[in-house]
Amino acid sequence: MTFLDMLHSAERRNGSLLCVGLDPEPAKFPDHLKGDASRIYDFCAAIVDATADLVIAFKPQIAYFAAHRAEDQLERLMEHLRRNAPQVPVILDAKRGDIGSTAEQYAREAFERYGADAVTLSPFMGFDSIQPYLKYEGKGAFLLCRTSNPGGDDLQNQRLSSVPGEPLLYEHVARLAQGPWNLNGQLGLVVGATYPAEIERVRALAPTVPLLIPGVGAQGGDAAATVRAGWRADAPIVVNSSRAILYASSGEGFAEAARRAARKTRDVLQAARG
Ligand SMILES: O=C(O)c1cc(=O)[nH]c(=O)n1[C@@H]1O[C@H](COP(=O)(O)O)[C@@H](O)[C@H]1O
Repeated sequence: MTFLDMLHSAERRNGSLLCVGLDPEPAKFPDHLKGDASRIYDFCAAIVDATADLVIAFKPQIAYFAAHRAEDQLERLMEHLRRNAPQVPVILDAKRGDIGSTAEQYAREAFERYGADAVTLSPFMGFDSIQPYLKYEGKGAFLLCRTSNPGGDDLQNQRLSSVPGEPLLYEHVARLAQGPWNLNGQLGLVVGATYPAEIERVRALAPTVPLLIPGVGAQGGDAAATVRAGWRADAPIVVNSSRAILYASSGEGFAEAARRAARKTRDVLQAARG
């Protein structure tokens, strides 16, 4: 089953466009786990178990594990996901981007070491930095396009006067991902929920690729506007929320609170599909 098939199937099975982002920060853990980096796996596994029937995908962010020397816990978490939520695709958020030979190692890390179904990548270094990931049949790769942060403007909103039609840089990335770079239908795009007008623009330029849309919840993106701008029946959108779900409560019932927060967001997203 390809990554795209998995997304479609999880969307149908769970009636959901919500992706729960796994960004474990021990300083924000509930009181009984607070500050204990050895409990990263336990914390994330509890969140996974509480929300697996409510999501289209999970997205572990690798920095939150690596910063605490917890890559072994990420490996265990990936095994846990495969065992307990095999129907839910996992996007490893690594935002890699490097020359081909190094990209081969990053691809191996994402798909062989961690067994991810998809990965996030920076397209800044060009197609040869993306190609090594596309050699993994059926795996997905989301290219940063119009990111959710204010600084995204610095480069992504610059006009490319050398390209016919003078698109903005993010528009050019969207066209490449829809067309010439998307050799085997493995590419998707990352667009911030904080910029619904740009989601709509990206959708117009890239009508069939899946969109990963972070920025609802803690970053204040409008969940309903996001769906109205990006959702198409035949091209999945994956709307990520991390902190607003992970840290919904600091008590022992954190996992149940995360479930309630996830359900609420999922329902808002579903209702906006119209
Ligand atoms: O690629 C991403 O996932 C990403 C792209 C982007 O434009 N903005 C963005 O916030 N992210 C990630 O999405 C998550 C957002 O987390 P919350 O703001 O806590 O919901 C983090 O893991 C970010 O690294």
